This record gives sequence, structure tokens and C-alpha cells, in this order.
Amino acid sequence: MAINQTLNFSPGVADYWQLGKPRVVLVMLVCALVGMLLAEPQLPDPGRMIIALLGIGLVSMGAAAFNHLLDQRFDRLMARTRKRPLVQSRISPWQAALYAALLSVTGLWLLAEWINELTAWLTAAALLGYALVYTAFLKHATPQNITIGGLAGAAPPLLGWTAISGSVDGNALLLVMIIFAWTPSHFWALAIYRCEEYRQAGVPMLPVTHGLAFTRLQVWLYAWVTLATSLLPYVFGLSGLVYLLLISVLNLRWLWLNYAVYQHQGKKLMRASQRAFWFSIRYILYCFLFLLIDHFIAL
Ligand code: HEM
Ligand SMILES: CC(C)=CCC/C(C)=C/CC/C(C)=C/COP(=O)(O)OP(=O)(O)O
Repeated sequence: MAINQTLNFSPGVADYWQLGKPRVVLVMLVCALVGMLLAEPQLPDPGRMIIALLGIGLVSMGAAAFNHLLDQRFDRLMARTRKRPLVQSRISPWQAALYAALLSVTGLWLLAEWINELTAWLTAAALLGYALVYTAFLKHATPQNITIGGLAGAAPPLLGWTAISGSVDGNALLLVMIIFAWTPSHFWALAIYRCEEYRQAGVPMLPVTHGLAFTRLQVWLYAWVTLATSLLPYVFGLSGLVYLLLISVLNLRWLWLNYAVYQHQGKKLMRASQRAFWFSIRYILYCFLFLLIDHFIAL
């Protein structure tokens, strides 16, 4: 009876939607959109932007679904991920695999056919980087998993840029570097307050392997690396004084919250790391919004 029940998969739309990590992908699409809008002085063709966003979004959601598929046995062991559709047997592994493949292939086809081959190849590399290199290897092999794996998550502004310009530009790489530098503070803040879950699941995240004190220091140091990287668009002339002013104010809050992570221990540390994690998402969104505001003011 129990076996029949677990085999009787009847996923709803919400389950498939959840497999694609829609909120993470939405923020990535904002970053990709900013990459598109900064690629040229004039406004890009809206149709082209919509197809490119659709392509990048579908592949990103496909990558996220592969991540759910490959990580089921770890997701089962953590409170944060225990309710996921595959863990709860609302979706079968075959349904998830088919869905992930369908999204990825459709997205890549859209990019190759309607945008350009370069963007399709780079998006395919990000897909492999996240779904295979990060999820299947790095995540379970080394506490530096996210510093290396973060490159895939940092790709969207470059993908947006190449979708419009057709070539890799140094300025696009600056935008990639911002997300790349931001990822460790973003993730390790979460890893601090989820440390025990990662330990139980046997995932070698930094606070598990090197302890809370070392991770707190890394969060704080990477906050400074993020700050320095966030100034590069101004230093290299991609953005002007408006961006510099806005990002400086944001950086003050960023430093303050990450310093709290560095400074506190015990219950206060748990609260500080939660606040820093949720602020990190606003940080990356505002940073890209400021780049856009500056770009349009300068025109
Ligand atoms: C390898 C790189 C990354 C890792 C390891 C990582 C890790 C995580 C984790 C574990 C969560 C789940 C938090 C929870 O369930 O409570 C999360 C949430 C989130 N991340 Fe990241 N992240 C990475 C890169 C990114 C990137 C590049 C972006 C966007 C540009 C991003 C945006 C978000 C957002 C928006 C959420 C909130 C999702 C929600 O509320 O459902 N992350 N991240
Ligand atoms: C084409 C392209 C741009 C691909 C990138 C796709 C993508 C959705 C990256 C997300 C990064 C992320 C949330 C990592 C956390 O994974 P985790 O497995 O450590 O977190 P979890 O435990 O919540 O699953």
C-alpha cells in the first residue's frame, strides 16, 4: 500500500514551478536584463530582449531542476529542503529529469536559433557549471564549492550582454565579477545559521569544515572584496557619479550587516547572519538597479 502510494506521482504546476527555483532565477534575469540594457547606448530591440530572457530563464530553471534531481538524498536530510517535490515524492525522478531536459533544450534552442550561438554556448556552460560541476562534484567535495561554482550563477549579466552585442566585452565581465565576489558573503551567511543541517547531511560547507569563527571572518573579508568589485564599473568608466553615490550608500549598510556577522557569536550570530543573508539579495538587486539608473541618467 505504502509502495503504491509513493509510486503514484501526480505533480501539480506548483511542484514543477518550485523545481525551477523561480525566485533565484528572477533575480538572475534582472541581472541579465541590466547586462542587455548596458550593452549598447541605444535601447535594444524589445523582442530580442524578451526571447533572450526567456531562453536564459528556461535554461536556468532547467539547471535548478537538475540540482533538485541530483541532490535529493541530501535535501531529504535538511529541514530547509525536506519539503521539496522530489523528496516528498510528489514528482518522480523521471518526471523531474524530463522536465529539466525539456526546459534546458528549449532554452538553448531559443538562444541558438533566435539570438546567437555565443550566448547559447555560454548559457550551456553555465548550465553545466551549476548542474554538473557544482551540484554533482564541488558541493560535496570541497568547502570552496561556492567560490568556484559561483561563476555559473554570476554568468547572467554576461549572457544578457552577449545576447545584444554578440561578443564578450570587458565591461560585461565587470558585472560578472560583482556577482562572483558577492556569492561567498551571500551563501556563507546562510551556511552559518544552517550549519547544523549541513553537518547532519554531510555537506562540507565552510562552517562545517572550518568552524564558525573562520567563516565569520571570510564573510567579512568577502564583504570588502564585494565592495571593491562594486566600484569597478565607476573606475572603468562604465558608470558615473550617480552610480558611485548610490552604491556607496548601499555599501555602508552591506559592511555594517556583514561586520555584525563577524562580530557576534551564539544567538546574536544566528540573527546577524540571517539579516546579512536576506540583505545580500537586496544588495545585488539594488546594485544592478543603480547601474541601470546611472546608465539612463547619463544618456
Ligand atoms: C553558487 C552560488 C550560490 C549559492 C551556493 C547560493 C545559495 C543559496 C541558498 C542555499 C539559498 C536558499 C535559501 C533558503 O532556502 O532559505 C539561496 C537563496 C537565494 N539566492 Fe542564492 N546562491 C548562489 C547564487 C545566487 C545568485 C547568483 C543569485 C542571484 C543573482 C542568488 C539569489 C538568491 C535569491 C533571490 C534567493 C532567495 C530565494 C527564495 O527566497 O526562494 N543566489 N541562495
Ligand atoms: C544558466 C544559468 C545561469 C544557470 C545557473 C542556474 C542557477 C539557478 C543557479 C542558482 C544558484 C544557487 C541557488 C545555488 C544554490 O544551490 P544549492 O544546491 O547549494 O542550494 P539548495 O540547497 O537550496 O539546493
